[in-house]
Amino acid sequence: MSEGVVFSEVWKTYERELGTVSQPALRGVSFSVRHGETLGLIGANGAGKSTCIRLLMDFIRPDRGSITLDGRSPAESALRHDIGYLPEIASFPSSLTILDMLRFVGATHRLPKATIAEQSERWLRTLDLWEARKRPIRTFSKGMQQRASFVLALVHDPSLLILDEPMSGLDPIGRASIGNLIHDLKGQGKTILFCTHILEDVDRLADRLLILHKGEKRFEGTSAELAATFNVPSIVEGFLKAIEVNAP
Ligand SMILES: Nc1ncnc2c1ncn2[C@@H]1O[C@H](COP(=O)(O)OP(=O)(O)OP(=O)(O)O)[C@@H](O)[C@H]1O
Repeated sequence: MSEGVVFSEVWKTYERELGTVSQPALRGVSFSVRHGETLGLIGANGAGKSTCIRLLMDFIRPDRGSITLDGRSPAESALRHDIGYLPEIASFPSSLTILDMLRFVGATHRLPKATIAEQSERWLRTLDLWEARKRPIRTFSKGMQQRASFVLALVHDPSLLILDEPMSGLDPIGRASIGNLIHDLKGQGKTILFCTHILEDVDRLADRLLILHKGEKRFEGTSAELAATFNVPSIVEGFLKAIEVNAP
């Protein structure tokens, strides 16, 4: 089987809005996420991180280049059942409980009712939401909502997880809890692509990192390779050097 996620020379420009000139959001970006690997995608605001995720989820299509998941196009609907997606901003229908949502999401993945019940209990207990399972999600704190989003992304036991800013807006306890979860999911052999602005999280959780800047790939490799490439002691300094190199 070919390797997990492969971006090959991907270009994407969003449609121009009236009176504006669109710059490409991605300029010939190539990278891969191998099976069982965790790749941390980092870059300043507007670097193109969410664009990569939207392309992988087939919310948008590339102008040029190719994207494959195990050799298949993201447009293949059957792939949905093998992907767990955590959006940057979760939005839940206001009156529903997490159990309602799990039944709905489980049904869209065509899981048998018994599997939905079993997987829901497993993940709600793991993420400390079991006691809150019958409360409307709108009454959840930000940290609880983020954990609820994770439960929804995991209920169908996907092998690939695509996580858009999984720690954003969380307090240190919430960050630690999600960090431990990602660490455990890595241990279970999941393939994980996550984007973040929190460089310590990448250092701790990612096997390799990808640095984007203004739609260009500036670095792909391990944090040790980043340090060696730029002759710096930390990922923060490496990141800053990487986005300076060839800067216009
Ligand atoms: N729907 C859109 N229409 C027009 N331009 C867009 C759209 N979405 C993103 N862009 C532009 O594409 C570029 C890349 O944006 P993208 O959201 O991928 O960056 P990002 O790295 O995820 O940024 P952030 O860290 O701020 O979320 C930016 O210049 C942005 O303004």
